[in-house]
Amino acid sequence: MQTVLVIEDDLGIQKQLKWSLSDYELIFAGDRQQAMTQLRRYEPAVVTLDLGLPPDPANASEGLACLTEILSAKPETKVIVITGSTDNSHALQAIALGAYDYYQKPLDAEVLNIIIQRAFKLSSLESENRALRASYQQQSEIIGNSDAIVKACRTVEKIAPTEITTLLYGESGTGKEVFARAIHRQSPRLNKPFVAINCASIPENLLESELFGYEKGAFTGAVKTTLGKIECANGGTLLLDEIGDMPMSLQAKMLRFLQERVIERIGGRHEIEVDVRVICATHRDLPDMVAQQSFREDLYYRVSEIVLQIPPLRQRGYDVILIAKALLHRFNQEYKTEIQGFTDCATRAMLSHNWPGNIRELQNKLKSAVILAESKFLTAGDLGFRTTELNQQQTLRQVREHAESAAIRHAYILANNNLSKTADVLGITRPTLYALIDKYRLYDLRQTDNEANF
Ligand SMILES: Nc1ncnc2c1ncn2[C@@H]1O[C@H](COP(=O)(O)OP(=O)(O)OP(=O)(O)O)[C@@H](O)[C@H]1O
Repeated sequence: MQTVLVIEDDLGIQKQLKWSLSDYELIFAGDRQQAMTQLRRYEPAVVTLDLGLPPDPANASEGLACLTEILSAKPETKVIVITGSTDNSHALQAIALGAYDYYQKPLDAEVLNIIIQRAFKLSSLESENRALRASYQQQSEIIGNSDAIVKACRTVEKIAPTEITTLLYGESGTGKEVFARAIHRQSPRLNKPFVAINCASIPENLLESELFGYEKGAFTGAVKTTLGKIECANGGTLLLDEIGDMPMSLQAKMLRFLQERVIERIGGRHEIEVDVRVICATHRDLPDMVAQQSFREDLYYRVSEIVLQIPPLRQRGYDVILIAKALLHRFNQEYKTEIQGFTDCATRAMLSHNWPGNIRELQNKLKSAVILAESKFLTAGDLGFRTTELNQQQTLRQVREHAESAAIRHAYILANNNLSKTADVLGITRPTLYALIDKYRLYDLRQTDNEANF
């Protein structure tokens, strides 16, 4: 039974309402304070509110104050105000404050029931809408608020509404496909298909038919006409993942499709127009491949109208912990576990790890840790970090070296990948920091130094 909160100080009217609204479970409140208590306790979707409440029953001031308080505590509540007077100025004031509807006494059970029924209908539609929006955000969410990721997300917002062909550059497991989906979802094509094909995982002789499709009888085994991924993406977005692995033999055909937006199925005799937005992704150095003549220069310029660098996880600072927490929540649900978080040592280990496999590596580590963990907080050992330094006696030199290199990585993250600032954070000079980087072979820090890249 749906619950309605009735805010009414007149016991006679309360009784009358009980009879009139017998399809609902009614909760009563006689003044503003009781109303707020009941609202918090029962969280009703619909409230009826008599504007003439004590201590000012002859006027609407207390009723209007109650309305404001309800809507600031639970803005989604549908409040139907009930006025005694024939003057509807108070009712209009209430609507201006956000009341859903108003109703003038004397009571007509039929009319009031219809108003309440409509209020419930709207409330359930709105809550469905909120749930959909939340699940949509959850799916498309690119977790993180490091400078690097915020910058990349801003670029996504700018390019999504355009038709520009985008090239996503990033190491394996950085989330290139996640970014491609985010572009699609934020584009006008969001309700059309998103089709992804990985050019590296399909044998060369099959890739052409996977992409372009084929006519019946085009080759032995072609028993019926089959659409390729490009046609399947018609109206929507096509992600060509690992474009750097596309064989030379196919690159010319791909170029033609990108330039003219027409394709020909294998064995086909006519051109088919397609309306597809193309996003490409790769971890390879395409300009270098162009120089080596293993990737066509004209195709390179065609696919890289805009280039978006997806930062590796080690450059995202504290994001690693945010992503780890989100993944932990997901795996807890998936494996029905109740792990509550990470030990300090595990957090430090995650912050100082180099993450060569990026988010996919983090995912794998967490998944097995969640399944195998013995306690409510995941330890560095659970996450597969070597715990020799924790469990076995080390020499003082080993301990110092490990602590030094972890401290350098940590400071580098705090300093937003800037080596000058890292030196400041550590209280050492820049040349000393360089010497330590060489000593501990932390070469990736030099490559990704913010300052050096300017
Ligand atoms: N910001 C993020 N938050 C949570 N999970 C993420 C995030 N980015 C990526 N992932 C997850 O990490 C995994 C790897 O992402 P994805 O497949 O998009 O990477 P990729 O760069 O395309 O990898 P590859 O180059 O190997 O194809 C996926 O399971 C994805 O859901």
